[in-house]
Amino acid sequence: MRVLMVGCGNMGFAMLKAWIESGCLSPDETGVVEPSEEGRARVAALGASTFADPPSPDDFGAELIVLAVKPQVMADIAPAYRSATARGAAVLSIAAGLPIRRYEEIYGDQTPIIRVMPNTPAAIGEGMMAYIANDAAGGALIANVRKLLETNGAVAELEEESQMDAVTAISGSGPAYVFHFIEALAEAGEKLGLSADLAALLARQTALGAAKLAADGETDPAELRRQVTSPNGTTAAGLAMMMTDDRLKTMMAEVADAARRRSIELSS
Ligand SMILES: NC(=O)c1ccc[n+]([C@@H]2O[C@H](COP(=O)([O-])OP(=O)(O)OC[C@H]3O[C@@H](n4cnc5c(N)ncnc54)[C@H](OP(=O)(O)O)[C@@H]3O)[C@@H](O)[C@H]2O)c1
Ligand code: PRO
Repeated sequence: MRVLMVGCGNMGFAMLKAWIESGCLSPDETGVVEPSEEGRARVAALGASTFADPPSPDDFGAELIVLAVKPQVMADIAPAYRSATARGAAVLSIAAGLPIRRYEEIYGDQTPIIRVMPNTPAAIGEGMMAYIANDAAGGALIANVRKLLETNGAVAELEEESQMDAVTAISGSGPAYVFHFIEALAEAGEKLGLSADLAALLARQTALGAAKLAADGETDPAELRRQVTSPNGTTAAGLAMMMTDDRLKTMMAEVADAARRRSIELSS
């Protein structure tokens, strides 16, 4: 499948890197449209073709256009790829907020369109990729796109597009919440007198180990938490600060709701 990625910043590059490095996508079949010279250079290092401006369908012959620009500029950028979709290319969008009908307004509802919400651990094959397709997207296309997404991590098909705002709030934005938790744990360590380096190491490794223990889903995170918590011990003292009056749960519900509301705003 000849793939043309439009915009290759933080998220697009994270996905593309795994597609090419896994061998799932040949660099010969891959093109990237990216205005930034630095952005083009790192794509060229993967062996893919790069363009500062949209190539004509005759020049590249894309079968899949991956739209990976910011939602706020999508309406200005996406129409340049109408000639490619008119010649049969499908569209995969990673943009937050924008619903499939927006792309159908640009390309027509006979164009196969898949919307995916990725996250940045996609770069190392540990992402969460949740997608939904329009009626024009056939089984063969979806299977090929799933093969690419599987190189990025776990893949889930949504039941309906209305789930996408909540998915964006949880797994799309989620890595940032976890990174901030790591920052906060390290800063707390410094406040207790540890050096910055040691506190950062303790916080990073603890997050990694805990995530790996929770990753297979076999043991409930609540049970894993109980296994750390000796009666009347240190963890119980710490957790009381998080759990009394559902302090952390209340905050996380507010965090997720703010992100979901922003996703909805971006759609209009
Ligand atoms: N970052 C995430 O964790 C994440 C997660 C899920 C979904 N998303 C979605 O992914 C999309 C990209 O986000 P991002 O964080 O990767 O943003 P980003 O790092 O800013 O990447 C967007 C890229 O598009 C380039 N661009 C601008 N105008 C262009 C044009 N006319 N043609 C081609 N490329 C153009 C930008 O170049 P310049 O910088 O030179 O303008 C930039 O390199 C967004 O829609 C976002 O909602 C992001
Ligand atoms: N990054 C994008 C944003 O912050 C979408 C989910 C993660 O809007």
